[in-house]
Amino acid sequence: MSKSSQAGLDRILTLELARVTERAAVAAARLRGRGDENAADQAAVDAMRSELNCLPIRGTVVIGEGERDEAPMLYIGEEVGLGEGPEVDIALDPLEGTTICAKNLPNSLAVIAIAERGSLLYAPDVYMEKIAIGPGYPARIVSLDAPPAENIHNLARAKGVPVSEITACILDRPRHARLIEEVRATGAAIRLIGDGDVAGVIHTTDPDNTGIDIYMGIGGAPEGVLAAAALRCIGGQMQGRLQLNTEEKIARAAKMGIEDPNKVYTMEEMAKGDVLFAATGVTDGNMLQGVKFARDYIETHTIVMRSASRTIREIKARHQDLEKF
Ligand SMILES: O=P(O)(O)OC[C@H]1O[C@](O)(COP(=O)(O)O)[C@@H](O)[C@@H]1O
Repeated sequence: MSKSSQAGLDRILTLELARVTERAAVAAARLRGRGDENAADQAAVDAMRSELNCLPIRGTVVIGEGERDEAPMLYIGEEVGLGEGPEVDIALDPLEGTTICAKNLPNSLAVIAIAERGSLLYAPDVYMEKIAIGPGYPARIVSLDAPPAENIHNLARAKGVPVSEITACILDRPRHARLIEEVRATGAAIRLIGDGDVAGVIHTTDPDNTGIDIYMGIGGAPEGVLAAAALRCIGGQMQGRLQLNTEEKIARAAKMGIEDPNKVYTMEEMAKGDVLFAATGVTDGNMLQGVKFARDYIETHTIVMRSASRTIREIKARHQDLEKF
C-alpha cells in the first residue's frame, strides 16, 4: 500500500504531536523537584493546550484532566485544535506522574494519543485493573481472568526462560499486597514503582532495556487507555477491567456508554483504528531521557508512533529559540 493511500489519519500529524508533548514536558520540567505537584501539572496543562490549539484538527478531549466542573482546561469534552481538519478523539496527560516530577524521580512523561472520532474508550476517571506484555508472544498467553501465577508461568514458557528471569512491574500500593505475594511466590521478581503506570506498561515492550516483562495491577483508567494506545503502535498485548465497585461509578460509566461494568477490554477495544501516540520524558527514565536545560538550549527526548504504519520514531530535539519556551 502506498503511503498516501494508507487509511487513517494524516501521517503528518504524528510528527506534529512531538511539539505538543515537548512543550508540556519542558513546562513541567522547569518545576521538577520543587515538591509542588499542582504547579507542575498546571504548567504542563497550559503548555499542552496552547500547542494543541495550533494543530489542524477538530479534536475532542475524551481522556483529559477531569470533568468540566473540576478541570477548567483540557477537560473531558473540551474541543481543541484549529477547528479544521480531521475529527479526532484525544487522550492526554500533560504530566503523567505528577508526584514523580515533584520529587524528581524517574519516568514522568508528557503524553498524548490521537485517534479517529469514536476510536478511544471513553473511560471514566476510576481505577482499572491492567495486564500488559510486549510484542512477540502468542496471542492470549496472559489474561485478567487467570490467576497471577498462571500468567507468570505462561509468560516464562513463551519467553523460553525460567520463571526466576521474569520481572513484573507493579504499583507500590497496599491494594496490591496479595498480588505481590502471589507473584513473589512464583519466584519472579517485581519492580515496585511509586507512580507512572503508562511508562510501566510501555516498558514491557523492551524488556532487554527496561528489565520489565509484564505489567500487572490496578491503576488509573485514563492511564490505561493511554497505555493501550501506545501498545497498539508498538505491539504487545493488554487487557483492562474498570473497577466499577459502587453504584455511583456504575452510573457514571453508564453515562459514558459503558453497559457491562465487568467487561474485560482488549487493547484494540480501548484504542481502535489508526492511533497516533507521543510521549516526551519530563524526568529521566528507562526509555526516555528527561528535559535537559543547557545554557543556550533545551533538549527534549520524545517517542512518536503510529499504529497504521507501526512506525516508531525517537526525536531528540535541541530547542534554541528559548523565548518560545
Ligand atoms: O495513585 P493511585 O491512586 O494509586 O493511582 C494510580 C495512578 O496514578 C499514577 O501513578 C500517577 O497519576 P498522576 O499523574 O495523575 O499523578 C498513574 O500512573 C496511575 O495510573
